[in-house]
Amino acid sequence: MLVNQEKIMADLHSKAKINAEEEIKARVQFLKDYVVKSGTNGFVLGISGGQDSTLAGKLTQMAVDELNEEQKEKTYQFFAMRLPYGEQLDEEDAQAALNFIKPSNQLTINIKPAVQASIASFTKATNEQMSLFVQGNTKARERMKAQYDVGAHYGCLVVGTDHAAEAVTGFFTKYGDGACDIAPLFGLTKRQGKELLIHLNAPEKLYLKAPTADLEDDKPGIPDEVALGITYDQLDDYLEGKDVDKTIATQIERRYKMTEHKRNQPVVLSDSWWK
Ligand SMILES: Nc1ncnc2c1ncn2[C@@H]1O[C@H](COP(=O)(O)OP(=O)(O)OC[C@H]2O[C@@H]([n+]3cccc(C(=O)O)c3)[C@H](O)[C@@H]2O)[C@@H](O)[C@H]1O
Ligand SMILES: Nc1ncnc2c1ncn2[C@@H]1O[C@H](COP(=O)(O)OP(=O)(O)OP(=O)(O)O)[C@@H](O)[C@H]1O
Ligand SMILES: [Mg+2]
Repeated sequence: MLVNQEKIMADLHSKAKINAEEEIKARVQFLKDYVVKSGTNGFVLGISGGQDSTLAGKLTQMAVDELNEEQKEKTYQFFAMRLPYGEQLDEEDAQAALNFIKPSNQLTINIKPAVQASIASFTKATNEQMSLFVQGNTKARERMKAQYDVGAHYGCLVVGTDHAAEAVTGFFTKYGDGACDIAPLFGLTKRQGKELLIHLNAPEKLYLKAPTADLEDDKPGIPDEVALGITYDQLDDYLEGKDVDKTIATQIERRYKMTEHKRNQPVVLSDSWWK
């Protein structure tokens, strides 16, 4: 598979420039149209206190509020979920995000007991220790499971926070935070997401803080940029069609190719994207 900046931009639907107001309107309308068409009752999303879930959560609540104002046949709901692993270091930010979003419903599930039970079962079965890296992905998959439990119970769709700057490097857990029913941020770069939050008057600290997956026990709050070895500015420049250093472009394209399987359905006999 040959890739270059133009092809990646086309695959991920990233744009050189956006109009924040138009993007917000279109993405809220998309959430409204899809939930109505699906016949479901609303949405579920984990709110971490980071930039992406603050933005996706706000757009989701805006969609629910508009639908409930426009029609009275049913009341659509948004279940904003806190999913800490024990105690969360930046819990204050998560509360600030909830305060900004003002979701119609809030639920908390501490994922630590379930994650620890999984790790203990793994060790019992294999006699091996699960690495802290794999444990991190287990946390993300446990969060996915908790959101699908709530979604299935209340007849709601699970919202995802994937966007172009995350998709391009495959920096998400396959079937963890990568799993969802609807992804309203698709196509945006990280700085464009920031632009939308500024337009929505979000608290500054929620979009100025360093993005983190915060999954590995031995690296609490490690910035994504350190884990990746590429900055969001570099990823965003590439995705917005700007000139980037050749070494960086090659690095991005290598990661893009390596993680192609994460942006596709499970590979089947008739597929050719992997050849
Ligand atoms: N070529 C291939 N074709 C089909 N499937 C392939 C494959 N290679 C691996 N796989 C499968 O994929 C699995 C590996 O994928 P995966 O489990 O995702 O694991 P992996 O990609 O190794 O790790 C996930 C990365 O995303 C980061 N992350 C996760 C969650 C959230 C965030 C965030 O920014 O918030 C970041 C995390 O820190 C880590 O660096 C393998 O175990 C295997 O099952
Ligand atoms: N502690 C948590 N509580 C609830 N949801 C979480 C938690 N950690 C991660 N998630 C979910 O997993 C998604 C992926 O995490 P990710 O770190 O990419 O996004 P973020 O934390 O919202 O933003 P940022 O990239 O700026 O840190 C989040 O958007 C959120 O839906
Ligand atoms: Mg985060």
